[in-house]
Formats: sequence, C-alpha cells, structure tokens
Amino acid sequence: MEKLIVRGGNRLSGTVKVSGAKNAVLPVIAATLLGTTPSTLEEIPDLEDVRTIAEVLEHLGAAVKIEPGTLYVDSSNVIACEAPYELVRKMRASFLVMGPLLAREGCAKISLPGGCAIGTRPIDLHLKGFEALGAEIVMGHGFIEARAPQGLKGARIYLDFPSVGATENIMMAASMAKGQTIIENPAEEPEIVDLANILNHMGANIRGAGTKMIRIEGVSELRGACHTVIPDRIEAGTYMVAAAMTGGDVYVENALTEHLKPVIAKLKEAGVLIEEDVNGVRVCATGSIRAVDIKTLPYPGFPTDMQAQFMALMTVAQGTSIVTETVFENRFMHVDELKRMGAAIKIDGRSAVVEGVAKLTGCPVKATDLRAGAALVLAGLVAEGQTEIGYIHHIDRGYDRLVEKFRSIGANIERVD
Ligand SMILES: CC(=O)N[C@H]1[C@@H](OP(=O)(O)OP(=O)(O)OC[C@H]2O[C@@H](n3ccc(=O)[nH]c3=O)[C@H](O)[C@@H]2O)O[C@H](CO)[C@@H](O)[C@@H]1O
Ligand SMILES: C=C(OP(=O)(O)O)C(=O)O
Repeated sequence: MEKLIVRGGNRLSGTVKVSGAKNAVLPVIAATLLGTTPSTLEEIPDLEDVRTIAEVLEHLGAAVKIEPGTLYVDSSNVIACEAPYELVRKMRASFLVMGPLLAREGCAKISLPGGCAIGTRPIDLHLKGFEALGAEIVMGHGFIEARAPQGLKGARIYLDFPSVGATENIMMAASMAKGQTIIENPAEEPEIVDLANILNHMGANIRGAGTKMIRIEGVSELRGACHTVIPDRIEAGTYMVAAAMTGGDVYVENALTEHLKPVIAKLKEAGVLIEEDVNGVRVCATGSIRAVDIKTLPYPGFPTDMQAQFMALMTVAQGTSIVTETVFENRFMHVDELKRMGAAIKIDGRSAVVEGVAKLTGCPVKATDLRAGAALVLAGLVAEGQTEIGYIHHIDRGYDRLVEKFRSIGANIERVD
C-alpha cells in the first residue's frame, strides 16, 4: 500500500501554484453530457476524481480524452442511462450525472452512493428537486431510477438546506425543462457560479447563481462549450495553512482571494501576515500562531472542506480553540489521528476543543478521508521526526501533484510503496 512519508521541521518558502478546483471540475464535466457538440475544458487538475467521472461519462457512451490540463468530451453519442455501483462507490459526485441524463434522455438510473467517512450524506434534496420538475423516482436493488418520458417541467423549488450537489443537479436538469424554474435557498458556492457559467455558454439561461435565488428559463437544446475551471480554493487554503504552520513565507499563486475570505480572516486573526494581489496571496508567519475559534457554514461561511486543515494548525497554536462543524454530522475522523501525533483535542458533540501543544511527534497514521489526509500532511510538516500516512488514495482524489508541489516549497515529503 502506498504511503506518504513526511519529515517535519522544514520552514516552507517560495511559490506554489493552485490548480483547477476539484469541486468545480466534477459538476462541469457532468454538465458536458448536456451538449450535442463537443466541449473543451481547461485547467483540469490531475486527480483520481477527474478520472472517475471521465470513466462514468465513457460508460454512458461519451468520448472523453484527457491531456495534461485539458479534457475533451463529445457527448453526442450518449446512449446509456445507467451509472453502476463500481463507479459511483468511488466518488459520490458521480451522482451529478443524474440531472443531465434526466434532462437529455428522460431517464437516469444511478447506483445509490451510500455513506462515507464524513457522514451519511443523503440525496433526498436532489430527488425532491427532480420530483418537483416532474420526474418519477423509483428505488430498488441499490439503484435510484428517475423517469420523465414526457420531459421535465419548470417548477419553484425550495431547498431545506443549501446543498451544493442538489443545487448543481437541479440546475442542470432545469436547464432543459419546459418553462421557468426557481431554486430558493440554493447553495451560493463559487463552484455553483462556475457551473452556471459553463451552462450559459452552452446555451442555457440561468440567472442569480451565487445569490439566494436562481432563475432558470429552460431551453430545448444545449451545445458543447470551451470553459476554464476556477482555481481550487480548498487547495489554496491548504497551502496557506501549511505556510502559516511552518512559520513560512509562501506565495500561493492563482489563489482567488475573493473565494477565500473566511480562511484569510481566520489566518489574520491567528496572527499570520496576508498580502493579497490579483494573481494570488502571500502568507507569511513570523511569530507564534494564536488560537482562534472556527465554525463551518455554507458559503460564504468558513468551508467545511478546510476544517480539518485548520484544526491541524490549531493543534500547535497558543491557547485553546473551539472548532465547530455544522455542515456534516461526522467530520472529526482526523481527531484521533492528530491525537496519535500528540495533539490535545476533546470532542464535545459538534465541537472539538483543541488545546495547542508545544510540539507534535511523527508516527504512523491513516487518512480517513480527503481533508483528514491533508490535515495529517500539515501536522507531519511540523512534527518531530517522521510521519507515515497510509490510505492516501483519499488524498489522491483531490490534490493535484501534492508531493511535487510541497517539495517545490521546501517540504520533506515523499511517496513510497
Ligand atoms: C464534489 C463536491 O462538490 N463536494 C462538496 C459538496 O458536497 P455535497 O454536494 O455532497 O454537499 P452538500 O452541500 O450537498 O451537503 C451538505 C449537507 O447537506 C446534507 N444533504 C445534502 C444533500 C441532500 O440531498 N440532503 C442532505 O441532507 C448533507 O448530508 C450535508 O450534511 O459540498 C460540500 C459542502 O460544502 C463539500 O464538503 C464537498 O467537498
Ligand atoms: C468532501 C469532499 O469531497 P466529496 O464531496 O467529493 O467527498 C471534499 O472535497 O472535501
């Protein structure tokens, strides 16, 4: 089994460039299923999740070609409507092909994604949206089947929670529904705006993405488009925390500071110097890190996908911080692993109380999920001795050339078999 070996103690410095966003590229690739002509996508990160969704599209009959940084999709020959368990189990975002398939083919049969390390992650809001658009939903034998043989009809849909995936799936389905759809209380994440942008380039009529109400006028056909994926705000945040934690001085190129406001605010509160410009952000830590509290919330609140990494920072801060997770029910799997490295953390319901310690010590640990894995890499960078991180397939899902990028700014990290 492959592992990451991190030897702590190096101060990071230099420039690291952020890749295209995992959470933007996955729905964008799903959206290309709606196009009757080929699409070209740029700033494609080299990620396992990208390869998985590409496989899902190929399984459905699309022709997909991946070159470094670019992905070509031709969905003109999509014939199948079924995404099997072997593909969906690898990545929950595979469920995002349901909206496009339903809109285009009038049917979709997708394996139930199941729970994962960070919680049960139901899909009821996606299904509620499809039903409101006129689809009939049937569940059985581990699959969800949605049918709309007469086509979808626009509707007013209120989401009980601003779910990112449900907003994306409904937006894609409604793009080709008859009439107007209004999504109330949608997710407002930058990835929603990126998806609306490509859909509009494909010929859709979507307004209000990134606000509290999205209006979609359905159109009868969408064509392919050329689109450049937005930078990954979570990857950027991870390198920013790495710079802060190691007392480093790192320029995170391509970071869009507009998307990183809560992370920047909390790093400043912790005593880190941040300099923003149009091409990125410089993160420089000169003194010790102060403990600060964080509470995860839907965008524009503090992102749950940065919670584990920020907790890693807090394990070596001065004082006690309270980290509250409100988005996912069980996103503290990294706590026990950080404790193995000497962190002082107690979980109290949805909060973790983190008492900063003078030092962490390296040991074998496991990445229980993607961001938990990133948090362990960060902890390893400052730990005394060697940290051996197992189950790194989780990290490979979402960090483009992580070892190469960390080494380029001075980290002592390697991948071993
Ligand atoms: C590929 C991708 O973009 N993944 C991101 C996306 O996941 P994802 O789209 O799965 O996240 P959601 O916003 O849908 O989930 C947020 C919360 O809503 C709940 N929920 C969601 C859907 C539903 O039908 N019913 C329901 O109850 C979930 O269980 C969770 O507690 O947004 C999350 C929240 O920012 C991020 O952590 C993930 O990195
Ligand atoms: C939870 C995450 O992703 P996914 O929804 O793909 O599991 C993440 O990116 O941190």
